Amino acid sequence: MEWALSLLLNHPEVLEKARIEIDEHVGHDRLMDEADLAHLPYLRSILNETLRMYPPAPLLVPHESSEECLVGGFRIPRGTMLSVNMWAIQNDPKLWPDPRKFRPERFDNPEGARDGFKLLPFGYGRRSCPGEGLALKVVGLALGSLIQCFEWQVVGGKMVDMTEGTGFTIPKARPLEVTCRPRPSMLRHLSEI
Ligand code: HEM
Repeated sequence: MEWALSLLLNHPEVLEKARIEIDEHVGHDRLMDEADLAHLPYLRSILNETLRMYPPAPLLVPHESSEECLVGGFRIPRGTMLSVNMWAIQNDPKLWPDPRKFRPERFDNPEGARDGFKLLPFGYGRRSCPGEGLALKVVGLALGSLIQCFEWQVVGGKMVDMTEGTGFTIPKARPLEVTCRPRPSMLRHLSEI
């Protein structure tokens, strides 16, 4: 959420496009709900692009080979601890043009399952994340509602500092500081919550 909001603040044209999509589909007469997510493809592309650039588990979780096997031509003995560098795959310039540029439009026409198996922030296979569906709904609904209901501004009008901190889950080096103001058109609904 923090990375997504930071990226949107540094790319006001993307934030505006997401707001227009929500306004056109949901309008101002109600708050968005879970059922709207299926009709908000641009919001989903923003989530995909954020999870591509800043995967919360950049090395997935360690796996162990239960049998000897070959991976990409390398012999892996039984019992080897394996880590998948998903950050490197999702930011590989051979797979993604200008990988450090925030461009949700790259997901306009996904290449089938998992975008050609280049986008795997939840891992893949039998030990992939069982919370994927829940996470995408919760984050989509939370981010979409924040866009629908509030106007966002960076404190001091500066660009958000996107430096990555250290740690297993790519935290931000400096926490995001923003001011938000309710959109006048949504005030009535917000006061009823
Ligand atoms: C944006 C949110 C989330 C991300 C990016 C994420 C990502 C991941 C990743 C990368 C793995 C390891 C997959 C692998 O190594 O192949 C994993 C495992 C797991 N996740 Fe998530 N996750 C998220 C949210 C959740 C939620 C909401 C739940 C539970 C409600 C959850 C429960 C689990 C569990 C139980 C595992 C271990 C599965 C196993 O080892 O069989 N995750 N997650």
